[in-house]
Amino acid sequence: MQRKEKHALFWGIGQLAIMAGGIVWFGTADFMSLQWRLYLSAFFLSAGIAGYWSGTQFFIGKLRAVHVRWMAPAVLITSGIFYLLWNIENNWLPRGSAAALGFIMLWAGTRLVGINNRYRFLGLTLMLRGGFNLFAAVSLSQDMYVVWFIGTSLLKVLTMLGLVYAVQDEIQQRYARTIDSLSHGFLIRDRRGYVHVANERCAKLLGFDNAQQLIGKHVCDLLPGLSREMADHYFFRFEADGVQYPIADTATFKLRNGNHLPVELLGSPYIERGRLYCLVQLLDISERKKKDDQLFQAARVDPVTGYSNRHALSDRLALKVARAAENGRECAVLFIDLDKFKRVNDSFGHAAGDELLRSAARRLHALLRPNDVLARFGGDEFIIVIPDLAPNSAEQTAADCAEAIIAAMARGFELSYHAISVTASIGIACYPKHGTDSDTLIRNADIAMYEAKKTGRGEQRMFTEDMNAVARDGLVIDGALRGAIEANEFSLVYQAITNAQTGKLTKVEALLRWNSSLLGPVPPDRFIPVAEDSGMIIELGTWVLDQACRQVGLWKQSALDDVTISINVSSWQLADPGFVTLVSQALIRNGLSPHQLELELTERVLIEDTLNVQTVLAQLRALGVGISLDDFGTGYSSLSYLTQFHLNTLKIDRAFVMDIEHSERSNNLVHAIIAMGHSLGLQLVAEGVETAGQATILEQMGCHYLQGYHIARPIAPDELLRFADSRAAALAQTPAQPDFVI
Ligand SMILES: Nc1nc2c(ncn2[C@@H]2O[C@H](COP(=O)(O)O[C@H]3[C@@H](O)[C@H](n4cnc5c(=O)[nH]c(N)nc54)O[C@@H]3COP(=O)(O)O)[C@@H](O)[C@H]2O)c(=O)[nH]1
Repeated sequence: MQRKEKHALFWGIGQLAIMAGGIVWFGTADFMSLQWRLYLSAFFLSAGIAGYWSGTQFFIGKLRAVHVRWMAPAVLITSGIFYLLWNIENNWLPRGSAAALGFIMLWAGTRLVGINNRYRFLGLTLMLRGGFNLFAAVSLSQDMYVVWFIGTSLLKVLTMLGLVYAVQDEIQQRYARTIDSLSHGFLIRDRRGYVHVANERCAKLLGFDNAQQLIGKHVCDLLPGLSREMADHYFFRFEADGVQYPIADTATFKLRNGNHLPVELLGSPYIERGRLYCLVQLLDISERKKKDDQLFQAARVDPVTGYSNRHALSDRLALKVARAAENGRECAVLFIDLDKFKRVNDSFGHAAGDELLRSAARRLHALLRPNDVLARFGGDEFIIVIPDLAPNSAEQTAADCAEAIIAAMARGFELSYHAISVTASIGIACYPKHGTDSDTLIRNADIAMYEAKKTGRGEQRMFTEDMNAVARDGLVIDGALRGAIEANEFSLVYQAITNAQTGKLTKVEALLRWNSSLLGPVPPDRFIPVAEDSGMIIELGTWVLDQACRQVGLWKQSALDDVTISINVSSWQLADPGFVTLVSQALIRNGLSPHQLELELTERVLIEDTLNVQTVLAQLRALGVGISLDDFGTGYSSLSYLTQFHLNTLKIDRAFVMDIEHSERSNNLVHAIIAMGHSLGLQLVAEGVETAGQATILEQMGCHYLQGYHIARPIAPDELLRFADSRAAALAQTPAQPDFVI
């Protein structure tokens, strides 16, 4: 038997003994009628049994078996005593039983007092009653029965109070133990916000030493950031109709120590004595929030560079724009594209590409102020946001920053196994001048970046409204270009290139024409850049190559039998890994010997990806195909290209040819180009020859070939054939001159 069970048992026996004593007394009392004595004795008996029952029930709810075991003998004993009292008319029994009871009560009382606070009062009343019983057994005479009765009844009331207190305390302790064992915080507050119950976990969560410190406090005193309105509003929801419980909220509380605690609150109504309270469970969600934050962050960080990604950028830019709007400030968006990054990936692999992106990002970041934002927007695109700029300063600040970026990129990159040089093209849009929301600013900076790319690599451009029109135009063209090949909207025209000395038609340049069913005739200057941007130029270029070679094949056995066809090739085509195979297949399919094909490249193609271009050009030259450098003099005009790449023809741009008769400078320049071409063993073609005077000067300067409206405009194949026939006939009548041989 456990200690508690023993106490319960003594309590029960004590109760029975007291009752028995009471019965004996009344059984022997002369001042009452027998009927009254029996009546009171029966009352005391039943009260004793009830006391025994409730006492044992309270102390040891589970002692059912024990008190049932003792119940029967107790009832039997009391009944026996009652029977004896009925018959025996002396008082040794009541005195003896009172004495025995007194000892038992004293003993039980001292035990109870020693257990804990809860039993102290009960124990004291028992000790008092034990003492009073002993006193009554020894010195109380029969005529003092009334004193005894009143005394013992009063003491009994005190015992009952002690019992009630112990019961309450036990219930409260049990309740407290239960809520303290909860793994989350728990509190009950009233309508006004005062805390009535709280558990230890709740105290710990809110930065208090123990739950007791919370009781009686207002929730706003527990949480410094919480206002009375917020606390009231929280409670009002429990008074509303049709609410689903528990009401779940998440909040971040500011604690007394200044820390912040993210919690989930589960609120339920709780009614006690007709009063509505609110029972709140607080779940610490710091860990969950940390994980959520980590996931959120991961979804907003670019895995390659570790800087913000596109999603994060939109939010951050929107925030910066909103702040700028609030404070009357400006901000700038720089759209940065690494020129020809794709080639790095294609030539050196994706690991090298990623390494380049990381290095470029670090270099960009090093140029920024603490509040500036750097994000990787897409493949090789970065965006920098410069916020909080003074009115009318955004454009200049952004332009300075762009210049610094271009210079930083120009330093070249030392990757693990390769040294790579890239340039950056930058488009700038500023708030509020070029857009008042993040999407517009990014789009306009992007448009400006495309314009920068068109100007040349490693350039910056500030957005202007007319760029928008161009971009819109580009979109329309882009849409119309799709399906245009299948719809047979393209055709080729051919422009004669003649030997400057003999006048013989030796070469023709194939030039693409597009008669769009939607837009009508669109000049190549407009649709070729769009096709390059969309990547469609590869398909289109393949079509041109095939079509032009087929045409030369058809000219066999005609005046154009051994003509060389010149085809314009875009940088995207050269980057295509299957390009060399495509060329050789086109030659074979159409029965052309390789020397009949010349590919025209611009200087820009050469500068963009030196290593890859060099390899492809070497393969083409090995095949026997000619390589011609178009528009020479307009771009970088680097002599190194002329030796580094496997070129065999230089085309002098019409910008110089145009002024050759009137401008000494142009004249000198063309002269120098021709002299240099000679020394390098290159064939020279003058473009845009429009007058006989120009033709004569060029011929005298030693230019090998002439192309331009003076000779022929770009014309359809049949027309060109007729032109070739008539020219051959005319030449047959003039004395024969040797064709140019290099
Ligand atoms: N990648 C490809 N580019 C192509 C292709 N076809 C054309 N193009 C390029 O488009 C640009 C414009 O070409 P186009 O409008 O056809 O103009 C050519 C000639 O018509 C023009 N030309 C020739 N002679 C004269 C002249 O005496 N005066 C004058 N004002 N213009 C003249 O020059 C253009 C040819 O230039 P080029 O290519 O530099 O030899 C142009 O850049 C084309 O390259 C294609 O299939 N693919």
